[in-house]
Amino acid sequence: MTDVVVVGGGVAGLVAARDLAKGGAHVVLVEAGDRLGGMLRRHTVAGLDLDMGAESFATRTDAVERLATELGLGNDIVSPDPRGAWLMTRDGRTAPIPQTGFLGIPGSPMAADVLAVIGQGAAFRAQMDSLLPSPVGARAESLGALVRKRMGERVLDDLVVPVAGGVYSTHPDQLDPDRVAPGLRAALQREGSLARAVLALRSRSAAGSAVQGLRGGIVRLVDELVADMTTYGVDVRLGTRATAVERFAVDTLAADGTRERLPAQHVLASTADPARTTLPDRTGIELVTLVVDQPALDDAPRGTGMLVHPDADGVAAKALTHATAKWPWLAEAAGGRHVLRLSYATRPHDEATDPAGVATSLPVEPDDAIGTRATRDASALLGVSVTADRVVGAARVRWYGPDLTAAGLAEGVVGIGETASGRGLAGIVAAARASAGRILGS
Ligand SMILES: Cc1cc2nc3c(=O)[nH]c(=O)nc-3n(C[C@H](O)[C@H](O)[C@H](O)COP(=O)(O)OP(=O)(O)OC[C@H]3O[C@@H](n4cnc5c(N)ncnc54)[C@H](O)[C@@H]3O)c2cc1C
Repeated sequence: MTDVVVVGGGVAGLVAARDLAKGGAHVVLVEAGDRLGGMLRRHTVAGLDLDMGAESFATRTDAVERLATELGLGNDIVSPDPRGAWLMTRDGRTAPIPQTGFLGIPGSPMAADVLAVIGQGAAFRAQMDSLLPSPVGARAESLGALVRKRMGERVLDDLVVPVAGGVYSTHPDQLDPDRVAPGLRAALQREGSLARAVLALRSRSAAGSAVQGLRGGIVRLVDELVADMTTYGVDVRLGTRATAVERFAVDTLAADGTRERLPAQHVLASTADPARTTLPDRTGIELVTLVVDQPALDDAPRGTGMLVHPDADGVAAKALTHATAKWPWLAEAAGGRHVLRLSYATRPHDEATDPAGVATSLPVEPDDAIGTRATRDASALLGVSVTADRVVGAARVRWYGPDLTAAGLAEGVVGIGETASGRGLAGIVAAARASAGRILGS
């Protein structure tokens, strides 16, 4: 009998399968698609190899750094340009994101960079947080409610909506604080104010930048994980969909129609229960990449990019990453051209969330509807004219947003990956490795 069946060949499944096989387990990994990596994938735009999805990892845990080092990528871990990103408020004002914040919540509400965004009156309201008893907001059901109660509406709308919304593609009123900011509630109780809780969380995370990347792209993790899985003998089944996931067995359906039942001592799944009948309430993201020849961008006018209030006037994009300003290795590879990544929220049940079109890189013409919207937004966000004739290559990719509904896996099935640990590599890698470690130790 197989020791472990792992369902899903995204980063979570790859990390778990590799650790388990390296530890001596006989592992079968089933992946519905025809390739491994899930949301970590590369595409080529104007001759440049670029990450198609995730392009960095958070350093609030050292999980990804340790993994990358074990995979031989330690010397290629890079920090982003220290200039940081900017934000655009609902009324179209732009300013650097305050330095001592966490998900936009200011650690120092009266700091000059906070005042520059919310103004003095709102900063005084935010400062009241230090006078409120610590139970105020401590039981709030959402990150939005927590911030609103402690610091007021303006901090929420001007800072947390663009920043947390940019990361999680949803309004902070929909975000569970324990999921997106683990430890924040406990720190609020301990420290007696939200601002001090933010500063405490920040001081606990690794020194330096909040995110890091890999020279050559985050997708290199996948290359190395796949190589290791071959070395350690993982039985990888591509084009094989799990149709039922149980505690001691997985039913599969291969692309050629073959059905098989795979019994196992342990089952790990980085997916929701495939038997779930209701569609998850899921947002979508469309990422448009522009490679442009515009020397006025050499000075990185908005640092490493912009996070945008979803209702900002005249701009449809919710975030823009000036990737060549953020990553020096990419600037070198781009030879003077600039790479801009714009992300757009799409609605559930749009064609944007049609499974057939998800995770596929499609070409964009600079003067078609999508190209025109992207160049117009890039110009508005960067304050520099980015016209169609400056675009040397463009592509778009659609992705699902996080599945915020419970994974609903059968009892005894070990949930890993985004559905179990939330969006983002730092949490996913740490949790998947911990699950694999528990199985090996059992
Ligand atoms: C545009 C974008 C940008 C992002 N940027 C960042 C970033 O900069 N930093 C960061 O930390 N995170 C980022 N993320 C989030 C991060 O990429 C994901 O949280 C992470 O890659 C999810 O990994 P996973 O293994 O849990 O899931 P996935 O990558 O979704 O993998 C799940 C796999 O399971 C397979 N599967 C599904 N159902 C079945 C089934 N029934 N049977 C078999 N296989 C199945 C799928 O085909 C897929 O390959 C970004 C995400 C997106 C979309």
